[in-house]
Amino acid sequence: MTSLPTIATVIGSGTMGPGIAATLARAGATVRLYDISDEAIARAESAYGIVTGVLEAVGSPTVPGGSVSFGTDLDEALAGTGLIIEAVPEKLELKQKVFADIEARVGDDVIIATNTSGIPITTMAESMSHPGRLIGMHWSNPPHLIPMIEIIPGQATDLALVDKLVEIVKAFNYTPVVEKEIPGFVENRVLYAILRECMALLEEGIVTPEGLDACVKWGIGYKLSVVGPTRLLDMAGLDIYQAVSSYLNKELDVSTDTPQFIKDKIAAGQLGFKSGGGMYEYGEGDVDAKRKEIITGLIAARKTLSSIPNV
Ligand SMILES: NC(=O)c1ccc[n+]([C@@H]2O[C@H](COP(=O)([O-])OP(=O)(O)OC[C@H]3O[C@@H](n4cnc5c(N)ncnc54)[C@H](O)[C@@H]3O)[C@@H](O)[C@H]2O)c1
Ligand SMILES: Cc1ncc(CO)c(C(=O)O)c1O
Repeated sequence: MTSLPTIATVIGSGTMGPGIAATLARAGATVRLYDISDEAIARAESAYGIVTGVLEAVGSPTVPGGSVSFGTDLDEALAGTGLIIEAVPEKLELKQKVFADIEARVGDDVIIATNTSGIPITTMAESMSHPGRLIGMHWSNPPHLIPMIEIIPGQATDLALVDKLVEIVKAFNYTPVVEKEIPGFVENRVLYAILRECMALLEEGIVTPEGLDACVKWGIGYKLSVVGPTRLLDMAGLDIYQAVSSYLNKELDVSTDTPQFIKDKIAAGQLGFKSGGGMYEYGEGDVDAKRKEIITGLIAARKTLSSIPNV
């Protein structure tokens, strides 16, 4: 008997929503993908075949009977739902408004999971009539490929939800990681510590973007994709870590703001893939080609990593 609710609702059909919906549908759930934007829903509907093709390519197990419906009617999206996953923009007030709209339409027992990247669950729950029902469920992009989800209870979260969500995540063969609440949670704190040092190295001209990507991808990403950081310490030797950290930690970047050169790029409209240029420049067709290369690489890596022992 699966722990996955028969009906699930995903609120927000942007970068994350469609992949979340497809992953749940593949596990047999009837999923309603909802957005306020007709264009967002249309984009998700037209791209659905690509997303399901990726799930097929990584050999994601299929439970028959799953489906995704697409719509802009909230009442329809919430009817009979057992699990709601919120994936609207990272704005506290917007999320709280969405939770209020949801709470007015569903029973007190329906789980509301937020895909926030790091806004404290406790803070978001303060405006809710039933704060115990809100829990953090942080997927990583692309959600239909990265098979790890952070589960973060807030101070008001009904702790029975933690075990329930762990079983739901396992029901679609993802790895749940239960964490204490801290701004940014675990994944983004580690990622943003890495990105902070990377940006400082670029800003100081220590390395080129291409050199940085090659160094981090092969020197760190490749190794950490097989050996996690705590196991790595055993592999390297805690004495080595002590010797190096004793002089290196005080040298690491401790900036508390976004680097100026990044702010300058944003001010110039250079946002990355979404604007045709950011850290790199992209010509006609380059972004689609790069997106395809990234997905192809993630599929190949996922299949290989799934086939080796968890060290
Ligand atoms: N993009 C990522 O890499 C990533 C990864 C993990 C988590 N997240 C988090 O997931 C959430 C969504 O991120 P995203 O990148 O998918 O955002 P996005 O901006 O790509 O998509 C958000 C979608 O929500 C819709 N929306 C806005 N207001 C709404 C409302 N009131 N009701 C329903 N839909 C509404 C928008 O129309 C849009 O389609 C954020 O909290 C973000 O921090 C993002
Ligand atoms: C740069 C960056 N920031 C946040 C997130 C997730 O919350 C991601 C990701 O999931 O990849 C990211 O790349």
